[in-house]
Amino acid sequence: MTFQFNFIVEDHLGNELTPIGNRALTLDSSKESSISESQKGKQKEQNCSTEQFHLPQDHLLEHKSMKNAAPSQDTDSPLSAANSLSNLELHEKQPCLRVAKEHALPKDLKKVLENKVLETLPGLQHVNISVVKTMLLKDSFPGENIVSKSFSSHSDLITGVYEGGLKIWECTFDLLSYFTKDKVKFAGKKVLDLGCGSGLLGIIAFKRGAKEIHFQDYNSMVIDEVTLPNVVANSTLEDEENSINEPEVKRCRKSKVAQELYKCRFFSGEWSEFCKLVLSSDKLFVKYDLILTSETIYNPDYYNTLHQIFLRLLDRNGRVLLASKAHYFGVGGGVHLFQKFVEERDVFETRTLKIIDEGLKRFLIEITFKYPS
Ligand SMILES: C[S@@+](CC[C@H](N)C(=O)[O-])C[C@H]1O[C@@H](n2cnc3c(N)ncnc32)[C@H](O)[C@@H]1O
Repeated sequence: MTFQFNFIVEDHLGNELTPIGNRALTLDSSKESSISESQKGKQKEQNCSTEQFHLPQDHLLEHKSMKNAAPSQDTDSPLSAANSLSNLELHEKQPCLRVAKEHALPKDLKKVLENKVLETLPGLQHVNISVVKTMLLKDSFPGENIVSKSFSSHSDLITGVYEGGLKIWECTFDLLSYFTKDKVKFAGKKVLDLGCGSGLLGIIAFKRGAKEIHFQDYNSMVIDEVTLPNVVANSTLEDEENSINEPEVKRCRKSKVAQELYKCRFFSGEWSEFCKLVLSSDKLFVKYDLILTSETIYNPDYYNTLHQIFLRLLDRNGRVLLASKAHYFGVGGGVHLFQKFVEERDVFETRTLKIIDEGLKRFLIEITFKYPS
């Protein structure tokens, strides 16, 4: 089977991106890398290297002020040195910086599900993504043209443009089934579904009584057209609603649903920008008890930022549940490389929870602080 991952970093993405160059590569699963020499040369020229990527001075200052805005539990811990040093390293090798933003819940929740076709999984509903894509192609969604770009490049990943959120990836199902079998506790927890795409992991946390759930995806369009509708679809108690005729009871129930939904917050944007946003938007940012993340370690260029997210946003007694394929052919990332990366930094420890050895080998990994408080 041939996997093709085209990496195309576009240099004209409007004001949402810091320009960084352009790269394209096509790879085959039978080879680690099939980039031709000429492509390599071109890539070298066009890649977003540390030298090419000039950070404005105030960018670094922003990180400093962010630290002031959110005094965290680690200020006097052995990690603080790593933390402050990493401020300066946050964007090293970062392919691009899509500005982060928070997406407000629309007032009219019904509108979120307009033109959507719902499908059912055990205990869950989600929008049919093909229908979403077709609608978006027809309507030429303003801003992010990711559906047509993904079609024309025959790829589910376009580095720095589209990171794959318009699809439910296999490892999401592995984590979902782990949640059922191993009874992960969500009640009262603050949860982040990092790189959420469909948001099914966070939705389970929501349904199981998490105190607060944040959903993050690279692409704004994924949040608006897939994640948000999925959360709304899973929050209305359709059967009960239809069986109630009294308008007053219906109104009460609706406002209860809306109240529940305010436990959910939605963010789009590149990880370091997201990190900056959440830390600065909540003066007393409370760290996450649980970070759920599926199929987000395919690109080694993102490892530093991902590690930073865990370091800055995870509670010292919290844990990350990460699901991943063993190896992402062509892109180069995978479980062992990521575990090695994490272990070398000596802040977290990783534990393999489960290995799924059917088809492409997959792993469920738990990441916790080496020295919890
Ligand atoms: C392959 S998709 C997986 C989607 C979903 N978790 C699933 O399993 O179905 C990877 C996700 O990680 C997020 N992502 C990857 N790299 C990112 C980056 N550098 N900054 C922000 N988000 C990123 C994207 O939002 C994307 O939805």
